[in-house]
Amino acid sequence: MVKFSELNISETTLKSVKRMGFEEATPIQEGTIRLGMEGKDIIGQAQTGTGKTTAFGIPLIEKIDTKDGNVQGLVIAPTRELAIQVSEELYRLGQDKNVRILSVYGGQEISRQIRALKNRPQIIVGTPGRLLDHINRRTLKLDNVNTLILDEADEMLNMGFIEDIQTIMSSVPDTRQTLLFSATMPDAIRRIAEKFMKTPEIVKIKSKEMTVENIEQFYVKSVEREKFDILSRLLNVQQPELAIIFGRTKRRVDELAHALNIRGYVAEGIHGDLSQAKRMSVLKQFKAGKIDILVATDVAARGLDISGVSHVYNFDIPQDPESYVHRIGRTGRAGKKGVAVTFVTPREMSYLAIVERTTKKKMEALIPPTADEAVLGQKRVAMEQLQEMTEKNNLGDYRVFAKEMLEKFDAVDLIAAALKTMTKEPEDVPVSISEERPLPSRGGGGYKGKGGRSSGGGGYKGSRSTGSGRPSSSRSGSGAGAGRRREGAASSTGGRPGRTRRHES
Ligand SMILES: Nc1ncnc2c1ncn2[C@@H]1O[C@H](COP(=O)(O)OP(=O)(O)OP(=O)(O)O)[C@@H](O)[C@H]1O
Ligand SMILES: [Mg+2]
Repeated sequence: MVKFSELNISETTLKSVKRMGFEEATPIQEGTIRLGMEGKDIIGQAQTGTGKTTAFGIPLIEKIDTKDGNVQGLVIAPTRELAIQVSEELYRLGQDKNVRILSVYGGQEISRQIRALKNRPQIIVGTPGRLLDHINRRTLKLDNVNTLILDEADEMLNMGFIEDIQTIMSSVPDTRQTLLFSATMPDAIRRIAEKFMKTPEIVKIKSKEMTVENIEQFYVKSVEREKFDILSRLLNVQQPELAIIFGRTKRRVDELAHALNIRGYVAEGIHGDLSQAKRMSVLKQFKAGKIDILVATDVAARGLDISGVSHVYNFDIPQDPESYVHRIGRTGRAGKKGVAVTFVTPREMSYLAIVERTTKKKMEALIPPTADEAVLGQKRVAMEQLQEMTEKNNLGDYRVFAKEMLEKFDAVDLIAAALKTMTKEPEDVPVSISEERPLPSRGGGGYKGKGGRSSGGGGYKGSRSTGSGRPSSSRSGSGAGAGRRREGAASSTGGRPGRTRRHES
């Protein structure tokens, strides 16, 4: 790995990079920063969470002429949340150089954006629809743009934004440099992309698998109507720090979030039908750990970088392998460990094979915990909480009450009662979730596997952990690993167990 200081980056930008805490460049950064600064067009493909934003961000920031008040860089991103996230990272990269950055996206008052555009931003990060709107209103002038970046290019082209993107691109001078990035790059998309670019250099970080190796991948075979109970048991046993649960449809997301709340989890849904203000506030609370579980549709979570996401659950197996890669890539970022669990109904098993063929990675079968095991998990958590509280030893006058009670009751009975009060047995609470139709059955594949073909290193290296999920091979032993804490996840919460909080009911 090379250090950023060896990449010919200006002192000013280097200072910002250092402030962000980055020392060594990731492989995609090493591969694209130099080329990007030489002015080359680039198609960049690397696994999720390996720093693609900074990979295009540094060449972009380096190229901005701060004496020029025109828009010089344009970044197009598929969702509002991603546009905001990317603009924040660019802001940090350009902080010492004082680069002015503005994000524009739908759902935000356009008049406010028009006013902000008058402050002469040098980089605009926007979603296709809103960018077009500004171009048509002539409130955004792109005549001086010399760098165009497409983040999550495949998603935008998939979403049917091709025409919009073409229109936006034709508003940018032909002499521009074009950079295009994504974790997955299906061939069809790459061909379209190349049409827009000038003899692009393809920088693909070679790796054996399409997914980073620090994500442990499991699948659970389950009939539709049992999925939710299994999910809640898994949550109790695996104790995620933060979790994202993916559902196939917006209705599904709403129902899941609702059902999780009924069962006592702190969960919120996020999808395209929610107002921008609501989406932002949900994400903000999730980032701050005020919400433990985010339930999302595919699109809503594209590219999102939220530290602390220890588990991803695919409540419905995604229809195509690319979306699987992007979904589970919300965990295991920047070298951290993660766990991904995918539910598959018996009729959808062929999709599992398709995903595995594309990612070149086998998922391990996870035998779902039984209801008893899940409760056992909760009991262990309660025990750990009591223990921790005792060790902290700041119990003050609680000890007076304790002494009083000990005079009347047996010590074992008292502790047992305390544990019972703290343990919740979720399956007592019934929930209803509409049946989702399984994906159409397909005979032995037919999906044209794409990408991720070559072998070698790349991405972050992270050692494999075992024991956070529950592979079938380790059925026996310590109560099925119930309530055990993941080393990685627990450390950043100060070892607080039971991170998956529940409402006090
Ligand atoms: N050189 C680096 N050293 C340490 N951390 C880094 C480095 N570069 C980026 N990161 C961090 O890694 C995380 C993931 O980066 P980023 O969001 O750019 O990933 P990505 O490759 O775009 O992923 P995705 O495919 O999901 O969009 C971020 O939190 C970022 O701050
Ligand atoms: Mg990204």
